[in-house]
Amino acid sequence: MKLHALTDEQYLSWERDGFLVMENFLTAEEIKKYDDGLDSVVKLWKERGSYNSEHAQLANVDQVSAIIEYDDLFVELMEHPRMMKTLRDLLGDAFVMIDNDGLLKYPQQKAHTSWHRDTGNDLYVNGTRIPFMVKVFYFLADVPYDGGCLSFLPGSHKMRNDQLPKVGEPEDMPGHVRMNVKAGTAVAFHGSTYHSALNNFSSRTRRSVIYNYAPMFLRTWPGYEPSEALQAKASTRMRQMLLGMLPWMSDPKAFEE
Ligand SMILES: O=C(O)CCC(=O)C(=O)O
Ligand SMILES: [Fe+2]
Repeated sequence: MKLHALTDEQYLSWERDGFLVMENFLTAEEIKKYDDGLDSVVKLWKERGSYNSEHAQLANVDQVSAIIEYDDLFVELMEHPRMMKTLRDLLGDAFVMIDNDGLLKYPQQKAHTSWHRDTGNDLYVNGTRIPFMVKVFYFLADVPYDGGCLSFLPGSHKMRNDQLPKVGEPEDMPGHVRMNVKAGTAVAFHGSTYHSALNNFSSRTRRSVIYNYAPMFLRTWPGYEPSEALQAKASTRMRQMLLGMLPWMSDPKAFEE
């Protein structure tokens, strides 16, 4: 298989674990730009009444659903060139963005999810299993070990629903791996990977921006459909593809601009 961004080792660890941690993915300049942008967007979101899609209600966090509608900075991050090549390795030549959020998890807040997989659906194309979706987290500040980490059960994307352990507190999951990562780290995970947010016992706010990508025949989640204004401004094939505006099953040209 020809890889466009990942090393063989990264691809094998993705296959084995169902998630991939990419340290130093963003430069210091990018971290600052997007982190400042996140603060401005959250302020604007509050001024507009903290509206969220009814399909996007997480407890114990500030969740700006459809963050790309608030600031073009987050449209730009949606199509980060190296991440697009990475997703090409994970999803193939054509994919769409199906949801996107800014997420602030404040100190001393309970976990905002329990253990779950985002989808129980398996998808096969030409006999090969491909992810139903790949979710990407960008962490814009360091996340301490007890700072409400996104956590995974490695290899769980290959487990049946009835094999997935149930626990009381999210920290009790045997064998879980925490994303206590440095600012600038990007994490991608398979839609079937068992994951949870943990409790934030620390004094730090977890600051993340999330994009969910899926094969092009999936539709954008309700509440995340790109506005007409955003579509009208989408002049590149990459952006049109991500916003679900292109009919093609495969468009390698989108990666050439
Ligand atoms: O924010 C987290 O740590 C987990 C949220 C989650 O379950 C998700 O984005 O699918
Ligand atoms: Fe989830």
